[in-house]
Amino acid sequence: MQPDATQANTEATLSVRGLKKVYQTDGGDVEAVRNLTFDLRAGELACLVGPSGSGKTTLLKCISGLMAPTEGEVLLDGKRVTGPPKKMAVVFQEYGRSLFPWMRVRDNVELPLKNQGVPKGERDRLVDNALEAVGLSHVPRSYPWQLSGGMQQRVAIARAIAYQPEVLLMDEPFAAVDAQTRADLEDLIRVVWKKLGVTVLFVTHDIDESVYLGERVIILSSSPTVIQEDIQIDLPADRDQLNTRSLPRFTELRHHVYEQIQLAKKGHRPAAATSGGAGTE
Ligand SMILES: Nc1ncnc2c1ncn2[C@@H]1O[C@H](COP(=O)(O)OP(=O)(O)OP(=O)(O)O)[C@@H](O)[C@H]1O
Repeated sequence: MQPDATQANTEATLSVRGLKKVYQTDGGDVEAVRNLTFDLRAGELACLVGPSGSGKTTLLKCISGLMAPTEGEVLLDGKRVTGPPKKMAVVFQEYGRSLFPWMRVRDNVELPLKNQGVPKGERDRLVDNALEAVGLSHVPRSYPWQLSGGMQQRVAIARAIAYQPEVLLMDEPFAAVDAQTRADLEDLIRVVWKKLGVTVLFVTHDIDESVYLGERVIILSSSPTVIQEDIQIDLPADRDQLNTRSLPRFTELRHHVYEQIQLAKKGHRPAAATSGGAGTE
């Protein structure tokens, strides 16, 4: 059952209630998202997958307060989001555009803390810790354009975690890096997530990535979007690229998610959307 959109879950860190987004264009209204309701508990790592154009980016923009929904609401710790909340950080796919090329790595990571008025000593400590967490302690004085794509994305991740967000939103952050770097960054996210206890919502096109990374996978239908399925990923918490991906359960889960996305692409709507973690069998 889809939970009542009017009932906020008081235990959730992030609540999306009856979210609808209609874009007004010269060609008429585009209903990108029809009705989305789900909650993320504190410290959860959930992946969001869905067909192209199903409204993943639209949803993240509404959650991060960059865009107002047409109907419904987003609650962070029970408070309605009406603009970018302090407790949230976003990492986008296009690291090249999100880092300032004229600023050194360290200054890029430090900037949001400066803007927030964090004192210098505390800023230095947070930046040092974040650079160490992403394995970039050795390049603080480099400029972003002197680094590889994967390293630049690490800088963007360091900037987000230095900010100590309660919720970290990631919009296809690894889509533009090579496969080997991507695998390393996936593992980095799991390490950082466990270490910091941050709540993560990770948007990806990649089904294997969603199953490997997530404790939970939320599958969106095709547009106008509702939740197609919301499943718990019951893989061992300690994951590694070789062993986890070789598990029979990994294969079962990825088949299941793949099938659901194929159904969504064909316009199949869920009979009764689940929320908060249904099994797959
Ligand atoms: N600014 C906009 N104005 C009008 N329509 C828009 C706008 N942004 C997105 N849309 C439409 O809303 C729908 C959802 O788009 P969105 O980019 O959120 O989907 P997505 O799932 O992130 O797509 P992809 O997986 O291809 O990145 C699409 O039909 C898109 O054309």
